Amino acid sequence: MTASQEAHDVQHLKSQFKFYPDYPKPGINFCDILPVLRDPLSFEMLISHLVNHVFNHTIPALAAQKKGAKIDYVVGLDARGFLLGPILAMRLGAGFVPVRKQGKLPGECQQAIYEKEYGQDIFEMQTSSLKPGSNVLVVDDLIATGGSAKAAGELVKKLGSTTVEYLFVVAIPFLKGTDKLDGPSYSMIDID
Ligand SMILES: O=P(O)(O)OC[C@H]1O[C@H](OP(=O)(O)OP(=O)(O)O)[C@H](O)[C@@H]1O
Ligand SMILES: Nc1ncnc2[nH]cnc12
Repeated sequence: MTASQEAHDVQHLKSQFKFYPDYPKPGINFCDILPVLRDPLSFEMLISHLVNHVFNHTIPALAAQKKGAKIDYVVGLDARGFLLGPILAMRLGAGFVPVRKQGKLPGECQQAIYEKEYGQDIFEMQTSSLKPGSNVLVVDDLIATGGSAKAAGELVKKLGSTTVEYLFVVAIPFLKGTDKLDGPSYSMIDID
């Protein structure tokens, strides 16, 4: 795909986002990506863009460090990361594993407490959900302050695996969320 086709796709997807000022709290300009999923061609465009990024950039960078290395799991964040993670995992030939908010997963879990743009929360992963030593992509719809993604990365580490890259559809750069992360990140679209 050429750079101008990519720019066209990004513009097309961005035009479908809807913004809700002062939701869920005053001062937050909530970015809703759900309209993209209502249109199958747009959703395909979104998923293909992320898959191409992983095949053209993430996996070659990983393979340069260790020959034959691959993505073992896509870890998706509760709740909108669940809309992207499984389909991305299937296209990459990887497993999907959810990070859930506290009290939703059965069996032994690991926990991470975190602050996000509009409050505090607790994330959990099932202790046995990742084979130790795995390569993981953490995926979410959006990174704001980075609290959620950082907590997910901490959980991956607690389970003995490595976050190879953090992937987002949208980033809000002025909140400097990626500064909190312990690894590289990629976002398709920046908003203010
Ligand atoms: O970078 P941060 O400041 O941590 O914010 C980003 C997180 O906030 C939103 O989720 P939210 O916590 O609203 O949960 P939801 O997907 O269940 O609505 C979004 O989907 C990210 O997960
Ligand atoms: N501005 C925002 N829009 C959508 N989800 C968010 N999560 C944190 N900040 C957000």
